[in-house]
Amino acid sequence: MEAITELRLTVDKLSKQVECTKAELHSQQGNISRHQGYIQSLESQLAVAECTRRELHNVIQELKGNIRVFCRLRPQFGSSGASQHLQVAENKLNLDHMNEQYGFSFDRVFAESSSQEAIFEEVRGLVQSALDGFKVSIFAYGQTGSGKTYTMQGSSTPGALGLIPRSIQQILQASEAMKASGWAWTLKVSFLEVYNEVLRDLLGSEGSNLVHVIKHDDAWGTVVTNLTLMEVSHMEQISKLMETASRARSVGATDMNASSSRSHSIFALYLHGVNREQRSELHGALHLVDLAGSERLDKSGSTGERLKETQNINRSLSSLADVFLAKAEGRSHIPFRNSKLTHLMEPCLNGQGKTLMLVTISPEADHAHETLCSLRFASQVSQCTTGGKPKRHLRPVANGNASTAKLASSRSFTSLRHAK
Ligand SMILES: Nc1ncnc2c1ncn2[C@@H]1O[C@H](COP(=O)(O)OP(=O)(O)OP(=O)(O)O)[C@@H](O)[C@H]1O
Repeated sequence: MEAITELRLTVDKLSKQVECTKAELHSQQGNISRHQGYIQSLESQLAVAECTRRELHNVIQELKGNIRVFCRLRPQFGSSGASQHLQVAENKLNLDHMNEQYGFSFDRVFAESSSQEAIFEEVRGLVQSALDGFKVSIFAYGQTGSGKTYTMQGSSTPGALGLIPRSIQQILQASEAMKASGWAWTLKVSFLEVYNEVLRDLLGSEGSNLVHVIKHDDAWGTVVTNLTLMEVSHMEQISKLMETASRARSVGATDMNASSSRSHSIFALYLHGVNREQRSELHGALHLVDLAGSERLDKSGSTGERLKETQNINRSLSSLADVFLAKAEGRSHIPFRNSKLTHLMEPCLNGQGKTLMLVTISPEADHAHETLCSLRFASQVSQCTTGGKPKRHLRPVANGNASTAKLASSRSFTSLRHAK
């Protein structure tokens, strides 16, 4: 009997302990969910703060009139290891080359692991400002094979879309959303290349030998005569258009990269918005420029036609560098007319537009010298100002009628079905 009573007491004691532990567990679970809620709220505060930081940084840059510079390091082919001679920390990059150490800092430095989405997140605001009536340009500069085309165009693999399709997607969505406040948009696209100092329409009919002349225009910035313009309203049109352009793009082989792009390609999106209720009209433009590879003559192994191409590429890239140098030194004459590339991009670089230079670099140690040249160029660009405050092209609409500022003189395609 005594033993049973003792056992009962033990059971009671253990039951109480179980109850206590249950209560403790319940209270700890409550604490965990409170902490999880707290973490979530901290994470969303962090996201808002990051957004504000980005916006404020952009405002500061705009007030200073600076050209923004980002640097992106390509991953190593067939290796997951980090490169030994390049170290990325925050927005700084250190390069070891021939026993010397070189340090650079830019507005953003993207390490090998950075995704296409992360890059786009940083340029989203800039792209949006084309819808606010600004002339925006984004240049990709770097050695052959360093990732310019990947960054700009990317591929259709999930997550690998580049800046061009992501920008269009954002603009199409935002312009659709603006309909609710009375804005009606017309979006037109052109795609051209500068090859051996000659302009070529990448969306034009095959074999066309129309001559293209660069003209500057108050509403649009740059207008090129006889250029095909495609009106776009949905994403499927963009992929067709990119296919047409990539077929037409001049691609040659050099010793450095078997499918090296030997021309500068300029994808332009012209945005025309009219709001009859507000009696106003906007003209914005977005230029996404994939520059030809910046390799040196001696390393590219070029002869004959290839040598001529490389010389022309080097000439136009050095004209671009001269423009930035003249700006950095605050000279009154800026040599925009020394190459087709700088002539075309003048309205974006003359102080009224917003510019971003995206410098891509290769991680391989045997490209360290080219990497150093690219980083020096990027550093020079980051020190120069565009020389003015970006100008928004917003106009009142007289009697509710939009202006008829013309983009191209004769060939204006309104549907992709016309493209060949
Ligand atoms: N960030 C990246 N992640 C994964 N692959 C990349 C990345 N950057 C570049 N690549 C790959 O590296 C190769 C070379 O890149 P890409 O063609 O973009 O170089 P490029 O600088 O445009 O060269 P070129 O001057 O010859 O046009 C491609 O196969 C591309 O898919």
